[in-house]
Amino acid sequence: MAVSTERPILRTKGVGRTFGKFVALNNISAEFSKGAITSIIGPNGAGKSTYFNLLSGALRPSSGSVEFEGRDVTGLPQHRFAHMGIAKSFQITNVFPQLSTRENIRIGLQALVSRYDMWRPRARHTELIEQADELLALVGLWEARERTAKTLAHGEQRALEIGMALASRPRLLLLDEPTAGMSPEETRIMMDLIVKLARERTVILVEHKMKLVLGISDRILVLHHGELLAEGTPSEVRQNEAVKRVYLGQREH
Ligand SMILES: Nc1ncnc2c1ncn2[C@@H]1O[C@H](COP(=O)(O)OP(=O)(O)OP(=O)(O)O)[C@@H](O)[C@H]1O
Repeated sequence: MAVSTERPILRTKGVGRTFGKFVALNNISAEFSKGAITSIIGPNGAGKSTYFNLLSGALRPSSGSVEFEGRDVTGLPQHRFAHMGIAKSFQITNVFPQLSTRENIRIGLQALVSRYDMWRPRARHTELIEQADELLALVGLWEARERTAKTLAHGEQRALEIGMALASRPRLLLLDEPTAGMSPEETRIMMDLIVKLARERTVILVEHKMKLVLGISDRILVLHHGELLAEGTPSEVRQNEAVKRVYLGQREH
């Protein structure tokens, strides 16, 4: 999907979050373009997860507001975010380990049907099966469809979680450290998947390894000590002196 110049799909205006007296996130204003891959990066403790949780509705901001498609969604309950077209993949997995990959995806779809479309006829069952198989292929798990989820490699499990998150056909997909704990090969496959998914939906991801996201992101936000340190295209961020200082000497990045 080409990056659009229309109004941003998501916007935060001066959002902040405190935990007791501790300021985890301070006054972050940012816009996320529709159709783009935007990465939120920063060293440990920078506030990435806190910001991510504000964007996904898992956490309420202490100040400021969040807008999705021009609508103020600040403080709405989590399930409303999902219903509006925002999905996130969880680091804490919601995969059923004893069931097959395919059954897991079907359950993800079924759960939505019973929640939102109970009035629809049972004939829709066939349609569901087709949708599940499309999702399996999309996330690269077609070959692994009959395997029980617990036998999947770590990278495949993460792909399955993303497949389940896609069941609700979100317009915005939020990914929290999608490559955490992955081998270099699994990481490459996940990065390719993210690029593929972004052709048809907006993707925002949190990552602490800067190098990983430079190649695939349209825009990058850099957080540090709860502040927005820098934002821009990958090359702007790479050349940013403040960013260089923060990442200097961190070998892995
Ligand atoms: N529920 C909480 N209660 C108290 N402090 C918190 C809570 N959640 C986060 N913090 C603090 O807020 C700061 C930012 O945390 P956050 O998890 O958002 O950072 P991060 O950039 O995601 O870090 P990492 O890369 O290590 O996951 C940290 O100092 C953290 O200890």
